[in-house]
Amino acid sequence: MILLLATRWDQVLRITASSEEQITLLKELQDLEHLKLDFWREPVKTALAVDVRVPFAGLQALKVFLESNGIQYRVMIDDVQMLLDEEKEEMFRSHDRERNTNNFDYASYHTLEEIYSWMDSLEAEYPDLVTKIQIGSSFEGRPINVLKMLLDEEKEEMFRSHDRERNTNNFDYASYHTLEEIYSWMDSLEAEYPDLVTKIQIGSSFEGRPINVLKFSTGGSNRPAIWLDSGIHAREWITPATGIWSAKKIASDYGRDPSLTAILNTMDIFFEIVTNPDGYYFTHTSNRMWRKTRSINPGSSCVGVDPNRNWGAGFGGPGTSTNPCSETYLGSFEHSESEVKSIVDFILGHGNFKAMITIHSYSQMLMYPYGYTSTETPNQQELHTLAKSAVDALAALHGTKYTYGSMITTIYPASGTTADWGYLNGIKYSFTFELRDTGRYGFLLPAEQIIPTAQETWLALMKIMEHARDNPY
Ligand SMILES: CC(C)C[C@H](C(=O)O)[C@H](C)S
Ligand SMILES: [Zn+2]
Repeated sequence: MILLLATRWDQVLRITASSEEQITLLKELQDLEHLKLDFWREPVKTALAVDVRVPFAGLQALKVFLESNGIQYRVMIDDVQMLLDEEKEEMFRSHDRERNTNNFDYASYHTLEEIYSWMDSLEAEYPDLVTKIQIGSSFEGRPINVLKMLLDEEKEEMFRSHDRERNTNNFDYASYHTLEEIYSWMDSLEAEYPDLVTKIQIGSSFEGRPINVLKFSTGGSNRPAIWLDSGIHAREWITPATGIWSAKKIASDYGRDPSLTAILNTMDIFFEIVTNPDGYYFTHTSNRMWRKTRSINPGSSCVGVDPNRNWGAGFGGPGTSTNPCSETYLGSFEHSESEVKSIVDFILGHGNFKAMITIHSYSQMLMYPYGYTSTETPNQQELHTLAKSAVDALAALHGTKYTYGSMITTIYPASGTTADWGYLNGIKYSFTFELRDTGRYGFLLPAEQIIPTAQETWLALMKIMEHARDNPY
């Protein structure tokens, strides 16, 4: 008798429907709340695989249901908990790595070993100021260490700037970070690049958190501008991680990369890295798979609105749900969410945006309007050609393949989206990115893929920004 060792944890199944009937069956499953199915990719069309996280308790029943209806599936992630544990451990390790003399507990007494290792950290962090010298050995043979500190006027200044610089130069871009770490990193970036970076608060989230936007500007007033946002869907952690890396890239490459310098000498860039701060905080503290905002829906026990269905752009059209418990709940009216309204007011108030790029994950797609209708945009050909050159540039680095096209044809109908709103409000270079991967890890993309993802995405972002720079309108 073979003892089937059932895994004790949730699994993610990739389901491939082969007919409209099977799609309908899967949609009916979506409405069975008690199954607690978490659709990472909802059932829309046979061409698009359905990814669903299934609680252990319902696994067998669901597999029997699929098999008895001849619906193909495979196990994409066989132990979600293991990936969640690995993600947490990696964040703690990163914290340890970051533990340097900045995080040392100066309010406690320390052992000889802790003090000697602290000396090594101090020397490593201030290489041109601090040297550890052993001037002898104690009776029991321990090193007698002396710290040699060369401090004079300009070294004092270097010491201070070094201190400031340490944060965004030593920040661990290869790890996921909490909202608090990201917000303090923003302050460091602003402090380190005072002539280029300004942090602007454009509003507050439902729970009262600041909605911060980084402005990159070399002068002028109300220059033509580029909007970038990431993290509008809370569980898509790779997107703010990519946003952080990209923002540092903009700041450090200005004056070094001729093409970026040319962009910033004529345009401003506005980057909202955590576009849904309440949801992002919630993924760190409560439910890693949270997508929506955290606003309260009157009359419902279900929380949150899908911020990528809440825009005044075909509001209430296909690909939205009026059920507050749905992941694509559109909200009670357009721009009901302060996280959306703040951007609407900011962009309309500014009045001179020329490109709008919103960054999601996962599936590796670059999409342009429309999502709410199959009508083609007036400059469809231009957008298609630009999307192709962007994904080709992206693929050239690590071989990552993207599909591209309009939202409605490339993935599924979706109304009330950021990109459609931008386009309908005159921003004709409007795109939606879906970063790595295509489903092996989904939203739980391992941290070691953060840098490669950010590097390749940057090449595509530059293509779009260069096009906006070279085609003023
Ligand atoms: C424009 C839509 C289809 C993008 C998609 C969504 O919001 O569902 C994200 C990639 S999660
Ligand atoms: Zn998304």
